[in-house]
Amino acid sequence: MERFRGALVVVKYGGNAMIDDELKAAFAQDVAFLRYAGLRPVVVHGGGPQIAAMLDRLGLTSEFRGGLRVTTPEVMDVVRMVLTGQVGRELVGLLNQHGPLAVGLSGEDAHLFGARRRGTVVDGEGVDLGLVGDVEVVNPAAVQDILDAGRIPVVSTVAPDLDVDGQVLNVNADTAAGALAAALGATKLVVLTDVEGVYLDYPDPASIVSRMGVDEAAELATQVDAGMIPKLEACVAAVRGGVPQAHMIDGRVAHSLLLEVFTSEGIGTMITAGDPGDPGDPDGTDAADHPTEETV
Ligand SMILES: Nc1ncnc2c1ncn2[C@@H]1O[C@H](COP(=O)(O)OP(=O)(O)O)[C@@H](O)[C@H]1O
Ligand SMILES: CC(=O)N[C@@H](CCC(=O)OP(=O)(O)O)C(=O)O
Repeated sequence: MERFRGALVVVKYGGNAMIDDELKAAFAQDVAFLRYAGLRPVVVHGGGPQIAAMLDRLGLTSEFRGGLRVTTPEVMDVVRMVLTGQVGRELVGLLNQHGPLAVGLSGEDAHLFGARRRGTVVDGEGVDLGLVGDVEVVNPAAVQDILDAGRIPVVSTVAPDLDVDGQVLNVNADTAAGALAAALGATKLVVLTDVEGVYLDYPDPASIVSRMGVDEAAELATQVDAGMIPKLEACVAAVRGGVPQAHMIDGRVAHSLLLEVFTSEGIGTMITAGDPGDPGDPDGTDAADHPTEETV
């Protein structure tokens, strides 16, 4: 345990790994355990399925283009309400069953995130995604304050528009988590998802990768299907931003987070700055792949 003391771990939780009640409770237990074990976990959450369910209840629809939700002002209201007011609150509640640990905040709080609108290209054509942005500025001071108080920040990824006062933008939670991990100088980023890890040739089980270099991950991000693109991009941005390790792990497996952090083999796919097998860990299984003392 001494080895992990103080390690700052950003955990992206969301999507389909987040809809089962038992898995949610196990996730909260794991994050609380990390805190009690002396690490400094930060949770960044999504909530795509919950947004979809609420839109459905309200008789609204939205479409995805290039893996991003086309966001009208009406849809933006629902995104903000669901992410910050529902999903974030629920996670904070689950974590606080283990003690007075979690404090929720959104990208709107204390200038945490600043975003700019983005479009995307689908089949060679530019698509207007509406109120969708990319995080361009991260001011992690508010998250740091919560960590310094010994608590667990739980971040929802709604972000103020840097160009239009009072406007908020819908940002993909994976990419926001990658940007936050880099800004915080995290020891590692762990992205929970609904597959075992990254496949070179999805869904061929033989093609799952346990470790890859950041350049290979960036290249793969241009070839995979929509959902995996922002996850790989987030890991690449984090590693290129100085985070030593980014991991993609299976959120459908109860306690996968603890398996990743505390077992020497880890699970899922690990992305690092070096090429696979490089440097100083030829077999890729050394326990030193896992968090060492935090230097902050
Ligand atoms: N190369 C790949 N490796 C792993 N998963 C992939 C790959 N290409 C596409 N996918 C798909 O990406 C999905 C994960 O993205 P998504 O469903 O958006 O995740 P989440 O719901 O966890 O946010 C997987 O369920 C899988 O269907
Ligand atoms: C722009 C965009 O697509 N935003 C996402 C934000 C939530 C998210 O990313 O949730 P998951 O992590 O659960 O997928 C959305 O509206 O669904």
